[in-house]
Amino acid sequence: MIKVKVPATSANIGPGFDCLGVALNLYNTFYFEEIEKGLDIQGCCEEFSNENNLIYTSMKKCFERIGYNFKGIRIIIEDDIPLSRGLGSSAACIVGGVIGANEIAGKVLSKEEILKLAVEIEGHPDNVAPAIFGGMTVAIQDEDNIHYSKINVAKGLKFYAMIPDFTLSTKESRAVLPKEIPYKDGVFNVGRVALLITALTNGEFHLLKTSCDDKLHQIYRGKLIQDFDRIKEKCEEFGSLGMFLSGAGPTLMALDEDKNSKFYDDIKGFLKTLDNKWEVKPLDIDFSGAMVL
Ligand SMILES: Nc1ncnc2c1ncn2[C@@H]1O[C@H](COP(=O)(O)OP(=O)(O)O)[C@@H](O)[C@H]1O
Ligand SMILES: N[C@@H](CCOP(=O)(O)O)C(=O)O
Repeated sequence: MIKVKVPATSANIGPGFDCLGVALNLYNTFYFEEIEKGLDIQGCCEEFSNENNLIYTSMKKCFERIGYNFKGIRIIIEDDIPLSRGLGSSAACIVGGVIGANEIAGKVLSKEEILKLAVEIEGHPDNVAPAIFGGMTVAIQDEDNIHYSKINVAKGLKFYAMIPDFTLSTKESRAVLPKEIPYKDGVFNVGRVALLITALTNGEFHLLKTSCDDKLHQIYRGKLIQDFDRIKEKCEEFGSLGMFLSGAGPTLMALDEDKNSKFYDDIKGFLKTLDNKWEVKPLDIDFSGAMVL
């Protein structure tokens, strides 16, 4: 059986809407096998145990691209990435499916071709690039190509994913975004995304709070997430370096220095007082990206 492990990803990182993302050490593992006929999916809920399963539809697109006629497919899923929480579960399924199919077909596609196909399926490159390559990445698409670059994040940063018990699909969360934004909001974000990247690479972590600010999506999406503002305030009060909406939400991501464990205890205690259940997961950057094991 072919085993593929794909990391979770946190996209946007504040102002980098649809272009910044980071791979984190939380994983989905997929096992693939070509069988005589049909589709056999194991390890996932009934809702996705059918021909519309995103892992399977992504495999089919890959087989189509390569021109490989498969007989049947078995997929076994071990998923630790929570679904529809803004931690890139869909990107992990797409990347896993495309890589799995490419392995079955004889490793025809290069990593760049895998990236291109996975972005075509996902619709934006910010989760897909770090899911494939690991680390933190900038990724953009023009008409024909995906251009990406890795950001060398200075050591010592910890990610705290605050994950609620409710879901918010990316589709729903994109639907509340405006069609147009004021010019000054564009300028606001350009400066912050540039500052964010230099602050991260230079280890100037005191600049993260300001550079995580954004006017393209968080102000619209924050309203969909109960207690968004209160949690943001508390993260600041407890001394986090910065906070942003992870992907399309509803997970919120706080940044802190990895030597400061007090933030974790403080925010965990506060989240317990809220109406919804929130789990806090301390995470680190995954530097490897998707792996065939
Ligand atoms: N383990 C899984 N098995 C099958 N499909 C999955 C799995 N995880 C995620 N998906 C697919 O990804 C979708 C969630 O994607 P999305 O709303 O973009 O949220 P996320 O922020 O988690 O990527 C699900 O509706 C489902 O189609
Ligand atoms: N740039 C996208 C990122 C979606 O990430 P996900 O992890 O929520 O799927 C967006 O903001 O819509």
